[in-house]
Amino acid sequence: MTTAFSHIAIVGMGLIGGSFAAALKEYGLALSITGVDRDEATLRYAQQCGLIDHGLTSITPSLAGCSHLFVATPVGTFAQIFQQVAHHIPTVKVVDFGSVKGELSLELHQRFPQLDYLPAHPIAGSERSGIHAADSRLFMSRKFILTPLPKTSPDLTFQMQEVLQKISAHVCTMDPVEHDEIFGAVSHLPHMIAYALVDAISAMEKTSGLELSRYPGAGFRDFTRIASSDETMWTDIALANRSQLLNGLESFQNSLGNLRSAIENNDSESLKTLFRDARRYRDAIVRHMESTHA
Ligand SMILES: NC(=O)c1ccc[n+]([C@@H]2O[C@H](COP(=O)([O-])OP(=O)(O)OC[C@H]3O[C@@H](n4cnc5c(N)ncnc54)[C@H](O)[C@@H]3O)[C@@H](O)[C@H]2O)c1
Ligand SMILES: O=C(O)C(=O)C[C@]1(C(=O)O)C=C[C@@H](O)C=C1
Repeated sequence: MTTAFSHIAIVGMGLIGGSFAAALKEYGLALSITGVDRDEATLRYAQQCGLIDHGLTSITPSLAGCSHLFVATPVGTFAQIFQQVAHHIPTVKVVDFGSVKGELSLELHQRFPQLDYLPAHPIAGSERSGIHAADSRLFMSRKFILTPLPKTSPDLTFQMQEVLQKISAHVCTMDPVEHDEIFGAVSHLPHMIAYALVDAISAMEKTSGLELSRYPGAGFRDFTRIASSDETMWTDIALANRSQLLNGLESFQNSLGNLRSAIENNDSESLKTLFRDARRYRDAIVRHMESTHA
């Protein structure tokens, strides 16, 4: 079995699709890459930079020579894309890079049983989007989750593991439902809170008449960086991982309620305990991330 790809296609040549193409090119892991994107300027730029060899604005039978197709569009587009793949190129192996797995990937697996399909999720990215943000080193030392399904061929999982290791990603395998519980808490919830915080400050600026937006320092910038992320991507994630996010929001509301009561009651002991415990938990997480270069 060979571990490098011959002819592959990537649907969605933005931050993630473009970075994957760039990594495959840099490490010499694909003979030819066809980029599929609805945006012609994106395809032109990707071809000029040498990230892809061919560009297409839709999935057509001309992709029949591809062994693998990687899906890196917002998760709300997956059902339609899988339908086109199943119709035009049913023998291609499909890997998606969406931020939600769980119910979404199980539904795709059931709806399109003819496809050899592996759900995957790079825990790497940024608030930037589009092909101009693509970076061949994006996945280096980052976790890359694989959630194989009952009919995913062991060969496909094995081949992805090998390729991801070659681009220096740290591969972890887990159950797709567990994936959504975990990333609903540690990735999707923080994004919702960052958006909500900025929305609250914007509303406070309007009602107070104070120019709040002129005065933030590094604390605001650090906390809210992820609120500059793409709205289509995050709308799709919020709805595709709805039940886990609703659990997370409830838990966050409880913590906020505890904080609020402590402030209302001038309860310095409770405040100090909450801040100290949160600081210790956060510091331990960051120490672990730094020790694994994640
Ligand atoms: N941005 C991150 O930090 C991050 C990290 C891990 C996974 N992901 C996941 O990766 C996927 C892509 O995210 P991104 O940040 O690269 O987005 P992006 O906005 O940078 O790129 C998406 C690309 O897909 C194209 N596109 C959109 N709909 C299409 C369609 N129906 N057909 C063809 N092309 C289409 C767009 O033109 C764009 O070029 C999403 O599913 C996201 O959840 C993102
Ligand atoms: O670094 C960022 O800006 C990110 O939001 C990346 C991040 C995350 O860590 O939450 C966001 C969504 C992805 O699915 C994976 C990674």
